[in-house]
Amino acid sequence: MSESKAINYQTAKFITSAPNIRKLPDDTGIEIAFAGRSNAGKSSALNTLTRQKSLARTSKTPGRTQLINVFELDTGERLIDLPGYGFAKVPMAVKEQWQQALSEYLQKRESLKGIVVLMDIRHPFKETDQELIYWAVSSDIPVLALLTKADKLKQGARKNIVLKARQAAIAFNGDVQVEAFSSLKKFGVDKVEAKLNQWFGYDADE
Ligand SMILES: Nc1nc2c(ncn2[C@@H]2O[C@H](COP(=O)(O)OP(=O)(O)OP(=O)(O)O)[C@@H](O)[C@H]2O)c(=O)[nH]1
Ligand SMILES: [Mg+2]
Repeated sequence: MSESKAINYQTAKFITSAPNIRKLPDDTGIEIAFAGRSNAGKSSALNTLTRQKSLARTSKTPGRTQLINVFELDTGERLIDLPGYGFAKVPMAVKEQWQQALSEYLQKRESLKGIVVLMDIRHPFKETDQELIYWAVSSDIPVLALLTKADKLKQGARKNIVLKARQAAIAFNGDVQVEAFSSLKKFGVDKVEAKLNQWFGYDADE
């Protein structure tokens, strides 16, 4: 039987912006990272999940911020906003630095218990998305793949893409769940909460 413990995402507070993993808070407890291409809708998803309008700021210059943003819930769990990738204007040296930081983060961060990979529903599983998911799977980190901006498609097309994406996800040969998501229309939020609750170790209601 589940205890009546509850997690309240509305209590998320900004803690710090870290330039590298050495500047992150102590590697204790549990954290979940949000990752995805620049403009995929990471900040919007975090704001939707936490019911806060501007907890995570929408970047005016996509791809420029290479900081790891850390948010903390009142119960101590952390939500991590990883830098967006795939922005064409980022110099190769910065890309390599980011990939280095990301793989280091995925491999070394003991408290990382799950990663939410956000991809625009109209073009999911781009190369870097796939690399990220492979890294996660090979590090035994479960993945929630969110197909964002799902409001951009009609229901039929959306269902088709979700089915196809679920088929494609089998190839990763790991714990990869695919869901449609929209910050605008607020759908998929229940799926995100359920998954995060599970990763954070809170029992779902029976
Ligand atoms: N239609 C629609 N637009 C969305 C949705 N989510 C985000 N957007 C829009 O997509 C753009 C990018 O959203 P952000 O949340 O800033 O994306 P991001 O992934 O944080 O981008 P970076 O910080 O640059 O990596 C903004 O103009 C949002 O308004 C959604 O669910 N539906
Ligand atoms: Mg953002």
